[in-house]
Amino acid sequence: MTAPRARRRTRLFRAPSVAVPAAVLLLVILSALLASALTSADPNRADVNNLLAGPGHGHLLGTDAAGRDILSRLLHAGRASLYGAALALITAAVLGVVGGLWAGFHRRAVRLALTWIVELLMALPGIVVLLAARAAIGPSLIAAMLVLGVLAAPAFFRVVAASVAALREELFVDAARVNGLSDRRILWRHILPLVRGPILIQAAMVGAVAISIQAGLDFLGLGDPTVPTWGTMLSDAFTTMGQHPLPVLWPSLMIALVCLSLALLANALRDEFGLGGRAGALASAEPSIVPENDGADPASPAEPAGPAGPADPADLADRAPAPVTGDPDPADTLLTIRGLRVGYQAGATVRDVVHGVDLTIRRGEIHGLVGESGAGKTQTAFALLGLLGHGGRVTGGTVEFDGTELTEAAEHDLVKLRGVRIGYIPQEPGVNLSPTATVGSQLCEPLRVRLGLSRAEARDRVLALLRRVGLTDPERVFASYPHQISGGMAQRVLIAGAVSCDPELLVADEPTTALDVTVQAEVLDLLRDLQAERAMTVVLVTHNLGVVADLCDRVSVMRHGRLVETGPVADVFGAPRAPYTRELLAAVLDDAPVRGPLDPVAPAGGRPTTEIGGTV
Ligand SMILES: Nc1ncnc2c1ncn2[C@@H]1O[C@H](COP(=O)(O)OP(=O)(O)OP(=O)(O)O)[C@@H](O)[C@H]1O
Repeated sequence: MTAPRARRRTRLFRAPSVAVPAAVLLLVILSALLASALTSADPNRADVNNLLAGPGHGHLLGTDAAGRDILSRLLHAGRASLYGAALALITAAVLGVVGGLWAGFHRRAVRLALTWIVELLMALPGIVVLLAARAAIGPSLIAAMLVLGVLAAPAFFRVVAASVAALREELFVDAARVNGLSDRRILWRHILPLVRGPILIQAAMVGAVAISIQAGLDFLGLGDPTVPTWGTMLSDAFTTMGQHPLPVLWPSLMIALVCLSLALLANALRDEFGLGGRAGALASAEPSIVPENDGADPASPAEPAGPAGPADPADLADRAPAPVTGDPDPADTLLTIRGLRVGYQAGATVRDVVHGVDLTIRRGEIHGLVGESGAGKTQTAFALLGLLGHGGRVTGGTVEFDGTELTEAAEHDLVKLRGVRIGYIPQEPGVNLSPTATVGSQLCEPLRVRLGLSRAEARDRVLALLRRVGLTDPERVFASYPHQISGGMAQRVLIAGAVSCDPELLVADEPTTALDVTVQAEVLDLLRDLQAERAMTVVLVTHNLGVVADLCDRVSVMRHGRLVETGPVADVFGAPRAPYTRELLAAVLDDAPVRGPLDPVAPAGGRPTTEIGGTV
């Protein structure tokens, strides 16, 4: 267990609202488990000479109507009662949580099918089903509690499915996919920890309900009469309650104590975790260990609008054909996109957002994909990564990566490529790291799963990578949670993760947008260095023509989901052929000069960085 997690757990159990009910529950469980050691009396031995005796006379709590020792029966009955409730709880939790994770994470068909089953279960009158099961199977505690568990599973299912459906679209889930992790692993390692709060709350409530229902069934005489439970004790005592009320008190007290403790625990856990899933988990996290302004984004320039437009900007893209200039030798080509179309379901129709893009990416080049907001740059990148958002799909064209056609590849084939041969650096560093795991464990995971490195090897490699991406205290970053590092540090962590398996192709989607200007320049320098030393091919999605001029070998200009112009940066920026490219460049010149030769600017105590030119 990591130190922050251990601290958080200690803090949780120090709160009286958690500590008191937890201690009561523990006492009840221990007294049931140690019943034979705590009392020597046989719980089933009837003493006909000592019926309904009061407390004392060798029987601390007296005897019942059959002369049996009440204390011994109470403690032994706790075993069966708690065991029965635990059985129902575990059955409900396993069915509900697994079903909820599956339904929440997967698409419509699975969700609909599971939701239908759950609604059917909820529509059944529970008590009638339990009575029917009793009639069919007989007085079996195990059978009754298993049936109760199935009936209670929807309580877990609904909470988990709703939380997971909200988390499924989080960017850190996409990032985990790009790192090549399977759905099962993402669910288990990155999503389940975020819904454990609601699961614990639900478990406390279902536990209380299970104890009550089980006692109720036994009280009605529907349980196994040979097994002492608090319900059967209540039933026995009820007949003589008028003259001897004490025997009713003890089992009632135990049931009330357990139910009350569980209910209080559920309330306390609700306060601690909140029901907001990720938000709750983040809100209760440890305070940041870096100053708030360290590398975060307060000064980040707002996303600029498109260029001061021409009188009729509607179809400049259409006026210029999308030329594919100078196709290289196929052996030099790593990625070939032909006629790519991407569409999103909009009601009964599919609305295309990328309209037949052709793109050729050569081995070892840095290729800029530039264009105004909404041009389709990210959708093109996501299409090649197989990461289109909900409702999105490739509606036409091909994407061939080193001879493999990606648009028709099965998910398990894409999983083999992503993270290992194709790396991805996302736009917003903060939300692309899972909030529940340390940086180190997130970076080690793909190395262990995909490359089969041992724990120690993965750790050494990650620490070396963290050092390589310029983090001065890699050990500390390794042990930190994402909320404990700054935005700039998080982006370096993501870059380290993206190159950790030595990918041939790196897709960087606005890797500096969320960072302040100084950090932007450092991150771009880092990208340039990494590309050079690893001979990686990089597709750099950006608004920023200055970044393209600085980093890229070739550039493709997009607008309205179409390719406007493509070619070497010097040609496209030096003698743009498409009117739209000319307007983009003119817009930059209007606002801020596209930079000329780059003057190194040395930040305080850092390596030289460069100024970034205008954006589109
Ligand atoms: N999940 C979605 N559902 C429907 N349409 C979408 C979805 N995501 C993106 N789009 C649409 O796709 C088009 C292209 O979006 P894309 O994100 O590729 O733009 P972009 O060029 O990357 O812009 P930006 O730089 O602002 O991210 C936009 O019109 C956008 O509205």
